[in-house]
Amino acid sequence: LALAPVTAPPASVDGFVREFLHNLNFELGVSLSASSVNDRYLALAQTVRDYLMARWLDDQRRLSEIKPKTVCYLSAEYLLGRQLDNNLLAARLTDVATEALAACGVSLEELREIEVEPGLGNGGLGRLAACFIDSLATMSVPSIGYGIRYEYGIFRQTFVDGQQVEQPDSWLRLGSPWEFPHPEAAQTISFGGHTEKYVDDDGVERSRWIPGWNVLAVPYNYMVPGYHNGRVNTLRLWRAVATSSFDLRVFNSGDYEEAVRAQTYAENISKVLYPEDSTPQGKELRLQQQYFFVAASISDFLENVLGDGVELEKLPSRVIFQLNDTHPVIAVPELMRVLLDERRLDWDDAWAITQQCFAYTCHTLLPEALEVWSVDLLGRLLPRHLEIIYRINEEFLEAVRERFGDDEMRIRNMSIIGEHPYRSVRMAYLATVAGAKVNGVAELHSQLLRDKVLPDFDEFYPGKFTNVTNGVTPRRFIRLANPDLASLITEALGAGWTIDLERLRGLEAYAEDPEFRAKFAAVKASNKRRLSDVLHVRDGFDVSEDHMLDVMVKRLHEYKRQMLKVLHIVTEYEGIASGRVAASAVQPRTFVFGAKAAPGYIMAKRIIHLINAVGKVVNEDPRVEGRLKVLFPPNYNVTLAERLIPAADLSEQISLAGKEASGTGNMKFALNGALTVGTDDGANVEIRQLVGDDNFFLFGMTEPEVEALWAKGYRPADFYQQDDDLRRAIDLIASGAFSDGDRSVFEPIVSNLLYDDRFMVLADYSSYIAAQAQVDAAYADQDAWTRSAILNIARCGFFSSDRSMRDYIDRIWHTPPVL
Ligand SMILES: CCc1ccc([C@H](C)CC(=O)N[C@@H]2O[C@H](CO)[C@@H](O)[C@H](O)[C@H]2O)cc1
Repeated sequence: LALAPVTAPPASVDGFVREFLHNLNFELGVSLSASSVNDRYLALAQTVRDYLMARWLDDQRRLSEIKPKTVCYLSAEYLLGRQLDNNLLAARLTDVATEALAACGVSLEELREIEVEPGLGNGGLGRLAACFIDSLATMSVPSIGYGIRYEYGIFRQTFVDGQQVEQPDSWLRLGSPWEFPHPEAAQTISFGGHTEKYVDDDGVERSRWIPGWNVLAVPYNYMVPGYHNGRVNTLRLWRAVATSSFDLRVFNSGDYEEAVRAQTYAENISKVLYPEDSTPQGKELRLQQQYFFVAASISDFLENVLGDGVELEKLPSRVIFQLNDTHPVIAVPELMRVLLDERRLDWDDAWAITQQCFAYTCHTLLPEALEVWSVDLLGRLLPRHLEIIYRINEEFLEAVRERFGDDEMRIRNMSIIGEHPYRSVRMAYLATVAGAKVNGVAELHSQLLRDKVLPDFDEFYPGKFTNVTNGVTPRRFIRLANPDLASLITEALGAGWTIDLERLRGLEAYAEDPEFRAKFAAVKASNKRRLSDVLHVRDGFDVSEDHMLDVMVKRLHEYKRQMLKVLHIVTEYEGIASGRVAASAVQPRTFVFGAKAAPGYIMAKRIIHLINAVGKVVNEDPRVEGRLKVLFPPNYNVTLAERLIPAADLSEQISLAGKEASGTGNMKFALNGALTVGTDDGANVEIRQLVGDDNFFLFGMTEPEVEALWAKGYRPADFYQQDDDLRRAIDLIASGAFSDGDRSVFEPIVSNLLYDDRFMVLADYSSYIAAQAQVDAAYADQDAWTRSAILNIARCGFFSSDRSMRDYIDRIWHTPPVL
């Protein structure tokens, strides 16, 4: 029976109506009149899926025939954001869907708002992975994103008396229409047990793993549609399911809990995302999660993509496993285990293959963020892998000795096995030894990796270290988040910029055109009104159109220095409250914060409390006459970012130089016409180089100056003594002015600033305040500000994640698009 190829339903309004009603009636089993909003949303999602399905199946068929080299992106996090709009855009269905639904008396807007975003990530690293897979699909690069289908994503943040309270993120509660479970492709993942030596039938002495327990990894496929190229790549997220769901014998013995204990224990593996984004807790469950998804992914690729009959020596020509930070690095000894123990290769062949199949991206500069696993825990959970890591390290140190002689200090510094404070495996070192390439995520970051974080390795492996500056997808963060700006750009430049962002350069000429400037200013103003409508419904906040919108949205971390922003606000407020500054002389500003703190990060949670406390006093103080406003909408996520960023005038990128690996919010703001006040840190450096000093408010120490001050001995209290504004601001916080006179509430923050201040907030204060005065002056000339905003957009095409993918392909992957 020659089966007709799968074809998409007719992309007409009638065709869409028919498909939608079919799904509502036959898939969801409700009539339109009886349907709930969620029913209609699920039916809509299924309908959009149907239009993308044909190309997805066709791609899978074509790729399985062509067998191209494939990028396997291994990431413990994917911060995907809402899917509906992006899939409608990719399938060119937005207008048809709007009309078809209207014909059914349904508003697309209403359904859009009910979608719960999959919060399967913490922040920058997770969102970057989502931007990257979007670009790979849009550029027709064969690739699979592998990760974990957490049942609970990043916690939902609420504020109680200004303090963060975490709520579980039950994102699957109302159904998850964009996923396709494939229990038939489940992989069995083993843990625990022991290893034993044996002699195989060729008389070769080998080691084998006798696991203690195992769990099933069930894959859920998600569509990753390319933009207007008819392509759909796959994101494969693994869910943990107990091999034996239920021990009837134990149950019949009446020990009901025991009967299901194995099940719950096993299924805990993919239960929840770890909400830390800098300090690993070293929890066993975290390591179980990491091994679980990488082992499932490697077996899945070898079995279902590579297939049988391929010489393993050819593996490097068929796949590159990109390690998204250290979280998936256990994949290295896992591939070795498969090649040695299952495919019976000898060590040298297995290692030669493995070294060509991996590449490692580092996303941090904070020493405490580099993961280490104790050999006790690793040996207990993954005894065979520890054996293999020891052997890798042995051979590596042998090579180091050959090169540098018996330099014990260097040997100890470079060993994958660290001795202090306890014997542990340094995952970043393992990734560097095994990876064909190691890259940082911005020029400055990659340089610091080579000079400061891994200098011995840079010396030992010439040419291994490279850089790929981060990027963001223009589909979600311009086309979808800022449709008015998108149509203004298309009107001026044509539509090609959405997949060729460097074309934005063409806007430079328009920056000189008063008419275009007026149109741009109108877009910014309407985005502010739209944001105000959203925040009014969401949190009861209103945004005043005549206020400069000064936005700082990112995870709460001391190195990102939300405290510097707080000191600026308190300085402005103190000036008015003390009567030294007339409120009327102050440039009206609304300060918007968005930030989640890792639940165990006490100082970060205190800073959130302080921001809300300062906001309450400033917003309610009549002397301020509404010139200053502080808004802190809770639960900052991708969806809120899409509303906030297009409305922003000023982007706060104020981390201490040498601490932010790159930043990606900085790119999104610049591409939406916000000006940046920032330090020379991460990708800020490259943004400033491209937009020009006149269009960037630079302040603060450079990384070498930070190092020099640290080396000289940093005494924050000196800055407090010498700077009146700073002293008055800190004294006001210390006085209890923002805590009903109770000095104890924020005392820990004040004393930390005065006697510790690891991220030199006080040292950069005066330079920051000076920069903010420049911002006020610049904003007074709206036309010049608008010109500068347009130049920021025009000169930031480089920060497309498509360009990042081209760099990865040229420098690391060598996986050309398959058109
Ligand atoms: C184990 C705990 C943990 C979890 C996540 C992380 C991530 C690496 C933290 C992160 O998201 N880093 C951010 O990555 C972005 C994408 O490259 C960069 O733009 C940010 O500068 C960097 O902080 C470190 C440690």
